[in-house]
Amino acid sequence: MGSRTGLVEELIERNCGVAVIDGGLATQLEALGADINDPLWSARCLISDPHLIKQVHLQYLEAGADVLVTSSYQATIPGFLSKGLSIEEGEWLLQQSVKLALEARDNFWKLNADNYYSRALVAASIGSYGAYLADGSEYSGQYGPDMNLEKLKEFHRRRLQVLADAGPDLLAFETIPNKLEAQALAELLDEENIQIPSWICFSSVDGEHMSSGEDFKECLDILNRNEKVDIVGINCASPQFIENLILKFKKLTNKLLAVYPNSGEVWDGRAKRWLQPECVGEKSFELLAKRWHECGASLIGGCCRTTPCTIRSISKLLKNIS
Ligand SMILES: C[S+](C)CC[C@H](N)C(=O)O
Ligand SMILES: N[C@@H](CCS)C(=O)O
Ligand SMILES: [Zn+2]
Repeated sequence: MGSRTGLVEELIERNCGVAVIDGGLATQLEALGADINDPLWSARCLISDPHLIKQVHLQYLEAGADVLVTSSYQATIPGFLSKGLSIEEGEWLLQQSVKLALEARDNFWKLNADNYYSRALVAASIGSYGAYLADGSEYSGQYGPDMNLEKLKEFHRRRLQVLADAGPDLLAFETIPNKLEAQALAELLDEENIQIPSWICFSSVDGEHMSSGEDFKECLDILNRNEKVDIVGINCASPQFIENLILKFKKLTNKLLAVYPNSGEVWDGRAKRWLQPECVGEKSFELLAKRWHECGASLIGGCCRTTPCTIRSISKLLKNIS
């Protein structure tokens, strides 16, 4: 081993072939009373309620998560500037997102370094450009006719540098909806010579294609040529889509696969609320997660509207804990 992904592979090996990612961070912040109805969404809590962020991380660790995803999904320097903060303050908040997760991990591990738990890894979340737009376009990939590769790279560059320098174990690009943004991220990892292992996870709204409607094949062909993208997968899509997408990805790439779907509810970007009908219960999420592991996913967790309960039940089942 000793490779870029050594830490992740060790974690997976030690845990019956799977690392459990945490569940919805924003969801749990709301459950603890945070108001995230804001263009910064959960990143608002970096300003107003950092203690709640740490509390949520601790709840997911206690539930058995092996990977914590930080609170930086919708934290961007332009987003903070539009709140009247300075560039320095914005960069400090980005660093804080990593620090809060590292502190939670270290505090928890000091008290719980036993056979039941593993020392968790911290993945710095980097949401898509669509997340920053705060209009739900991380589920459409429609960034308008003026968008291009260079603009996307410039949007992501500084945040990536700041987060990478803050010392996370992993970088987690989340809810990427189109091929252009995936290519921009892969090129940026090279240009910035990032040494931290990374995953790029995609949204999908039909269970077959990228959210933009593009094929995964061309996108994964690009990522397969890039050694700085270690893990690919799907997040914040319906759990009902995941098995099919894992089987598809298995044919298109040899990279490790991460899947952490949402509860099956659908985000209404205009009304800023979740629409209910397809919600999957804890029990069926857990049974589906077992299938995802059998089909070849190595990192499995939950995204929006999943909770510590979801993570507790999949962690027990996937790691054969009675
Ligand atoms: C993963 S979505 C539910 C995050 C929120 C979205 N970017 C918005 O601000 O509307
Ligand atoms: N990491 C984010 C995902 C948004 S799709 C969260 O859990 O809130
Ligand atoms: Zn989500």
